[in-house]
Amino acid sequence: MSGPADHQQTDAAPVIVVGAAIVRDARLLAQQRAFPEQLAGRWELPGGRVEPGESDRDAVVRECEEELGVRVVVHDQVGPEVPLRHGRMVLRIYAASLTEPEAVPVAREHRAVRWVEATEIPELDWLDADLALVPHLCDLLPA
Ligand SMILES: Nc1nc2c([nH]c(=O)n2[C@H]2C[C@H](O)[C@@H](COP(=O)(O)OP(=O)(O)OP(=O)(O)O)O2)c(=O)[nH]1
Repeated sequence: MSGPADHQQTDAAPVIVVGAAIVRDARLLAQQRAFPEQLAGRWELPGGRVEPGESDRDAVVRECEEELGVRVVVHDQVGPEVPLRHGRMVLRIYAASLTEPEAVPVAREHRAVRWVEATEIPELDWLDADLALVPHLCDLLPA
């Protein structure tokens, strides 16, 4: 059986949010949210919701173009998938690199972007869900 209900969100099909762990020169790109008000000032990885019919990797590429104005190559998933909003959404992070290594990511929708070293990653005020991923993000970079 198929029908319009197939496209609606159900408990069995959480919305997928993807994030990009972009690494260059032993640094990770983090970005600081500008909105909504309760999240403004906190740090996250570039990304967003996977659209219907879109692969995780295609969503990572699209979001990096929209948010940062750069093209990325997407690599392996980093760390575990993290539940958001009581399991109605899940966050998956993928390692990524810039297609053009000298490209300059620009904060189009965020307050700031910043390249951080391994020792700085735990010091940022990450979104709650990202805290579980911090050790895995550190592992991407040389100590
Ligand atoms: N992009 C991103 N979103 C994250 C991270 N950690 C985390 O909890 N989230 C949450 C915040 C939001 O509830 C949701 C994605 O929001 P978003 O605003 O980035 O995604 P989007 O552009 O597709 O959203 P929208 O405009 O359709 O509302 O995932 C992260 O590291 N990166």
